[in-house]
Amino acid sequence: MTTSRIRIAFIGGGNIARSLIAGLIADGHEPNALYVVEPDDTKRGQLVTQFGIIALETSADAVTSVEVVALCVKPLIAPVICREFAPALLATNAQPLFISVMAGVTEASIDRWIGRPVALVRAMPNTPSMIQSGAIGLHANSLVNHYQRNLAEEILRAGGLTRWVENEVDIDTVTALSGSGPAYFLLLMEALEQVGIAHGLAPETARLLTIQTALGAARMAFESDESPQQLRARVTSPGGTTERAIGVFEAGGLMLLVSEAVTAARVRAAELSQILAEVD
Ligand SMILES: NC(=O)C1=CN([C@@H]2O[C@H](COP(=O)(O)OP(=O)(O)OC[C@H]3O[C@@H](n4cnc5c(N)ncnc54)[C@H](O)[C@@H]3O)[C@@H](O)[C@H]2O)C=CC1
Ligand SMILES: O=C(O)[C@@H]1CCC=N1
Repeated sequence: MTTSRIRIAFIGGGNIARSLIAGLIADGHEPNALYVVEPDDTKRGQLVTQFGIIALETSADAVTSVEVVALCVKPLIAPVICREFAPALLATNAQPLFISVMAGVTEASIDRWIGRPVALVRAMPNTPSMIQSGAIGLHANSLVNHYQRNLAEEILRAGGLTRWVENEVDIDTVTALSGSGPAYFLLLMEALEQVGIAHGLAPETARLLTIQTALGAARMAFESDESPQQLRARVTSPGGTTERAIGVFEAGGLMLLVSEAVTAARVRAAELSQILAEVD
């Protein structure tokens, strides 16, 4: 079977599922091989009408009839849906690959809620996945075979760039770095925009110059063989304006502040995993 005909069921048809579905269809996946279980009538109707995918009544229908099940509900719903489809899964020989995008939900928790170990890939996407520009960390448990690993990567690539991590705990670091990361860059953009306005630029001008600068810096870093540090050195003329500004950032402890912020996010990711692991 070609990959574009692989049957994939999305449990939860919200933001992340919609972005993956849009990306898969743009990549040539057959809409009639994509399924969604979504209790919200409006969201479900939009997915069916816009993409031509198929709505299923229950998650039990999904897990017993497809090759890949993508768990795309909010973390607190995870125990509910795992328990919902577990009897149907356990009653058949179905061995679908599970892909979970749920933040803070560990592989062990999913196995426990289902009642047996399953082949599972944990994925940590970020919001730019909605425009196929996401950064997505992946971890596979030991039951995922080579074919399923490639399949998971191909599916998640519909949302953007994918990178595998060695250990499940690394997903907490991915969460803190790229999962939350868009907010860090957007915060810096907010600050630049505000200071531009404070110094007299028209709001629209301050915003557009900020956004284009962020986009240009990111594209330059992505397309160049040079490191961000080397590229930064090339903007920084000796005795010039950038050098003065960077000096202020360094004196204010920016590097340490970033390190503390990302470490705090990582600690919170681990805390959330622990809290969810205690849910029966
Ligand atoms: N939005 C983000 O930046 C990121 C989100 N994630 C993870 O992705 C997951 C989904 O997030 P979003 O798509 O933003 O949430 P969302 O709220 O847009 O989508 C969740 C969907 O699940 C549906 N749902 C609720 N109960 C259900 C049930 N029993 N069966 C089937 N569907 C049900 C809801 O109606 C909703 O449409 C979350 O677990 C989140 O942790 C991960 C990384 C980043
Ligand atoms: O802020 C959060 O907890 C989630 C995880 C990564 C992005 N949003």
